[in-house]
Amino acid sequence: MSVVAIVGRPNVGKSTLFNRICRRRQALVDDFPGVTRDRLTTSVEVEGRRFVLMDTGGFLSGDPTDFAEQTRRQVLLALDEADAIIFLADAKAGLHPGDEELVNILRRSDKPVFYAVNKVDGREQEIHAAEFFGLGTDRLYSVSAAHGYGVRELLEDVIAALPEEWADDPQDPDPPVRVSVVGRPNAGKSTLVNALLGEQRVIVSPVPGTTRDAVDTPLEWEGRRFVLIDTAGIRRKGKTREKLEKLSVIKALDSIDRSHVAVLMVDAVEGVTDQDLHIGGTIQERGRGCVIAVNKWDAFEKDLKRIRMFMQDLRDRFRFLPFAPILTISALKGKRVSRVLPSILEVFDQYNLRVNTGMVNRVLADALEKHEPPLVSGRRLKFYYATQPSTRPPTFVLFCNYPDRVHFSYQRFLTNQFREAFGMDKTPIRLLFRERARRGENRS
Ligand SMILES: Nc1nc2c(ncn2[C@@H]2O[C@H](COP(=O)(O)OP(=O)(O)OP(=O)(O)O)[C@@H](O)[C@H]2O)c(=O)[nH]1
Ligand SMILES: Nc1nc2c(ncn2[C@@H]2O[C@H](COP(=O)(O)OP(=O)(O)OP(=O)(O)O)[C@@H](O)[C@H]2O)c(=O)[nH]1
Repeated sequence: MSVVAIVGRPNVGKSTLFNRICRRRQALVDDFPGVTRDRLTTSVEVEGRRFVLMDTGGFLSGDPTDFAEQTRRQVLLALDEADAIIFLADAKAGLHPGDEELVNILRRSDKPVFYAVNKVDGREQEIHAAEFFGLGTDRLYSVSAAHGYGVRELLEDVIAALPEEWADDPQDPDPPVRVSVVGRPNAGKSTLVNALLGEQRVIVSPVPGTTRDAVDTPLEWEGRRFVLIDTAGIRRKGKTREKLEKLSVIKALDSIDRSHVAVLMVDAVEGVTDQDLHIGGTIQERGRGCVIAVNKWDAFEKDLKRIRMFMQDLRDRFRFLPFAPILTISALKGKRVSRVLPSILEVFDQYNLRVNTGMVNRVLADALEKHEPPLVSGRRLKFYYATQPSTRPPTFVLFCNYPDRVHFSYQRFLTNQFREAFGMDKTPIRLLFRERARRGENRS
């Protein structure tokens, strides 16, 4: 997901603009538990485009003579993290030497920057705004964040400058395997990505010129095509040392969304944390394939009893991802890194499976026979037939008389039967229950 940052001197109206953009739009990502507060970031949708909006203001503290330096740091940070930048100045206050300094920094960047003068909501301000032409920027937007004037026009241009969004072609029978590598800070994501790219038989394709592709890395292994999602984001170690924790969480969620298979990296030394479970929960929720890579295995004390306990605990805590293969690796030492791609492929091939309707119904009939559906309010739950309308992940529709009342445990039973019969033990699958179509209606 692209990031748009609003920068500018204190009091120019950054928060007001931020709120105006968020106000009418539904904020999609709220606070995550366990994530420290950093710059105000929120995911918004404007004109059908989803992006992360970042307000760099409101963090100045202490000595006002420090403001200039603090603002400068925020701008550098924004340049690091954002895909597009809105620079805001204040027409009421007029042109300030601080504005010029920031503009000079922004000019040196190759990211799209939109220069806007805020508080243009009176004749006097209009005249004031003219001063800003002295900054020599190509285009200057006049806006009033408080009243909304000019904001739409500004946003339209910002959105047009954002990198292309990715979408999987549902018709492509043989798409490259899209892989995200996610996990807590310091779990070893960039070490693993570097190790994978350095693998002898991995061919890293030359990166085509588009912005989006420069962020992801296409590669080939054993004649199969992969794309590592957001490799640039993983490998880039922020020039500015501060970490935008919330932003990295939003980005991780976005990478999961864009992938078929997520490699969830867990730090063996630290053990499983709530944040790991939170990320794992998202993978499950979004119906993505998953490989759990327990990293830093070299530093884990090799005591059989401890290993057994660790593994049991891991399985137990990730019990909502029963289909995820677990690998113990050392990204640093290269131990078992060569197992990662094959494991991803195994998951992906199952993730992609299609079963014909005859087979689905035979397996359903067997399951019903093995374990009769329970009664619902004294009446028999009846299943009529089933189909698999889609895949990635394999999704089955089961027609029955009480679709809303299929007990969770029976759903789980059917899920397990399907997994076993169709060889789908390593992929998430979805079962949807629908009322039987009436005669004459389209059954699919
Ligand atoms: N007249 C007018 N005032 C505005 C406009 N936008 C913001 N303001 C006012 O400007 C002041 C500062 O606005 P903020 O949004 O807090 O500014 P900021 O840039 O986020 O400030 P920091 O958090 O200190 O960096 C507030 O009093 C706003 O009401 C506008 O379009 N017109
Ligand atoms: N002992 C050991 N250390 C490792 C291993 N993999 C990574 N590390 C170390 O763990 C630290 C973090 O590794 P990174 O690859 O930067 O982790 P990351 O997940 O990309 O970190 P963030 O950028 O903070 O999200 C580094 O000091 C690595 O050298 C491993 O397999 N074993």
